[in-house]
Amino acid sequence: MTPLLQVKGVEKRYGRRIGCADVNFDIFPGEVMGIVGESGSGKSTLLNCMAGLLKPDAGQVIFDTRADGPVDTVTMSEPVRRMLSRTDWAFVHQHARDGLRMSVSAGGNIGERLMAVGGRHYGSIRGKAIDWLGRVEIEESRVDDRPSAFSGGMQQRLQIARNLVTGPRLVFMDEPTGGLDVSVQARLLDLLRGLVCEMRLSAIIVTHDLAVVRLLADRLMVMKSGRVVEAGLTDQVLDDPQHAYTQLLVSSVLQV
Ligand SMILES: Nc1ncnc2c1ncn2[C@@H]1O[C@H](COP(=O)(O)OP(=O)(O)OP(=O)(O)O)[C@@H](O)[C@H]1O
Repeated sequence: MTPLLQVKGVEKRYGRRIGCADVNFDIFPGEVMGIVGESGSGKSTLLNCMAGLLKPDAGQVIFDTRADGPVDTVTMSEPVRRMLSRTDWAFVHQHARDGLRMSVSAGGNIGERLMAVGGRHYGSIRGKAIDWLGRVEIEESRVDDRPSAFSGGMQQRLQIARNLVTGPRLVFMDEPTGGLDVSVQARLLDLLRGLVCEMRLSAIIVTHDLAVVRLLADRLMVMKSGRVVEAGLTDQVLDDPQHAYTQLLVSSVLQV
């Protein structure tokens, strides 16, 4: 089977400081990869390099496109990459505000994504938007409300609906449950797990929360100082960490 995404020797520097370096891995269709590590370990830099939001200084990020098969997204033209980011990729930001249009209604936020990929019929766009509100557990009666009238958890669920309505093949998530209350996190995680399974989504989830990867990720990469220090099946890495840094991460959670 062809990997959906192949990351080869990706490196990003900020001046002399390493953002991430020497990162190599593949993701197959339907697979969820978690990336964990302490603050500053390079998780967001790597995620942004994969999602085309940052240009790596070295390496390739090869995506298996529907039309032309595997193509390096680092060297592809900007319009082609932008189109991929609308049709095949989704990006769920930690702060829902970064992924939503706050001045547009909830239904409009979802509908906008559909229009960006060619949706034109108002009735069917509104119908799909309402359907997706239901899927992320937001009442239909809120369809014309702006996101600013929503709680943090609702905003995050709306962001997820906006991202998934177009049926992307790969979802990038940056701390999707960060900054939310514990009970809100649990509900969101449950919802995400259901959607990932049901839609057979491939996803890359950056988090510092091991409970998130335990629940969602098939495989796990542990980063430290911009480099991957350990990788493997999530349960294996968490239950039997080999690298001293992973052992520290796991034990620090257990002590809480
Ligand atoms: N725009 C930037 N300019 C300079 N250095 C940066 C920039 N962004 C990140 N870095 C540096 O790159 C390294 C990796 O940062 P990055 O934000 O990718 O880590 P992270 O693991 O995502 O951290 P966090 O969990 O706090 O978001 C750090 O040393 C950071 O200081």
